[in-house]
Amino acid sequence: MKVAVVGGGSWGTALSVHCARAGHEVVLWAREPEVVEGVNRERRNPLFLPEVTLPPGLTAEGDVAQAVSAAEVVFFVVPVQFARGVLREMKAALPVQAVLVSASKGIEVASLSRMDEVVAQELGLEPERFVALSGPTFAREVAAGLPAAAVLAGRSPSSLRMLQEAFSTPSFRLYRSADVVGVELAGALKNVIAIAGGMATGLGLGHNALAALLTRGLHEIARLGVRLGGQPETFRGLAGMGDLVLTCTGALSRNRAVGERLGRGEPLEQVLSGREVAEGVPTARAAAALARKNQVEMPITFAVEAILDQRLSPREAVTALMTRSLKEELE
Ligand SMILES: NC(=O)c1ccc[n+]([C@@H]2O[C@H](COP(=O)([O-])OP(=O)(O)OC[C@H]3O[C@@H](n4cnc5c(N)ncnc54)[C@H](O)[C@@H]3O)[C@@H](O)[C@H]2O)c1
Ligand SMILES: O=P(O)(O)OC[C@H](O)CO
Repeated sequence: MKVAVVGGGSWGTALSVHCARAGHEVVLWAREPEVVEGVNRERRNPLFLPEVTLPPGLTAEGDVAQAVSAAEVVFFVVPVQFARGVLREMKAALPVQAVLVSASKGIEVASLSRMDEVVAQELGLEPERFVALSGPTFAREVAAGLPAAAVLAGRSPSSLRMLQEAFSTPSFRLYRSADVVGVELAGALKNVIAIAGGMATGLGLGHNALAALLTRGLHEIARLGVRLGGQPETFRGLAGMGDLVLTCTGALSRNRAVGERLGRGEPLEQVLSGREVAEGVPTARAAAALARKNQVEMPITFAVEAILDQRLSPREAVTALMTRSLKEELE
């Protein structure tokens, strides 16, 4: 198939490698001219996953409209806060039959929208042409061809089956789901809990605290997710528990790393000064706003928001969380 991958960061690069290895013809759009040049001339992305040699069947393009103009499938992998602008640039060139697979994990702060909502607002696609891809997938491991599983969520069973068959390989196993809302929210909200998990590690709170945080984090993710229309089972699946475990405990997580550095006492500006994106930072604010709007209790998310807003220190947040009023576990 003709595939466009929009977004030349780590995940866009890894997905391009995966798609090319699966036998598809891939055009990768990258915003940085040095990435386009490096991919086309040296078969590597100099900024993101520079250690990976890119397979044949993959070229890069600096004009997003040109990149998507012949695509049957577009993987959209732009960080959520920048997504709207890129969607506008590619809108006119997107072929009418193309399916858009969003692989970004976050909530837009300005509108409190999920990616399926942002795409609908900007492109006006029929719902069957939108699919979300989520799950425990560190880009570096996927690019290395290590085994991974993820979920495709969409409203058209035929599109889901087509994508599942075209993009599953012996090292990348795709499942189907009809729960777009649940899969999108699970993937976005786990990034916030991963920041908290990293903080617990940075503060040296031990394994018990991390396990408690992860469990209670999943509980509050599901509470908001179900209130907004997600299916409860989705939060126990690959996009929910699977990705939460990976991101809270895996050394490759950028969100976890942000939390760990804050927990160790590094200043926020220094922690956020790198090139890579930690979606949990803006999404903490969006998730907390959505929770307040829908009167959903999300104490860990509220604590992460307060720390990022510098209203609370990580140590004060631990005390605040541990001394809340006592509850039923399943409340
Ligand atoms: N890296 C992973 O392992 C992984 C896995 C699954 C999902 N994701 C998701 O994929 C999405 C992309 O993350 P990534 O890891 O590929 O990014 P990255 O952190 O590796 O790279 C940052 C990306 O942001 C882009 N960017 C920066 N400023 C921009 C702007 N003003 N306008 C448009 N783009 C801009 C850069 O060009 C680059 O592509 C995120 O939503 C992330 O949560 C990442
Ligand atoms: O590195 P992170 O924290 O953005 O996590 C990457 C992926 O979402 C893991 O599935």
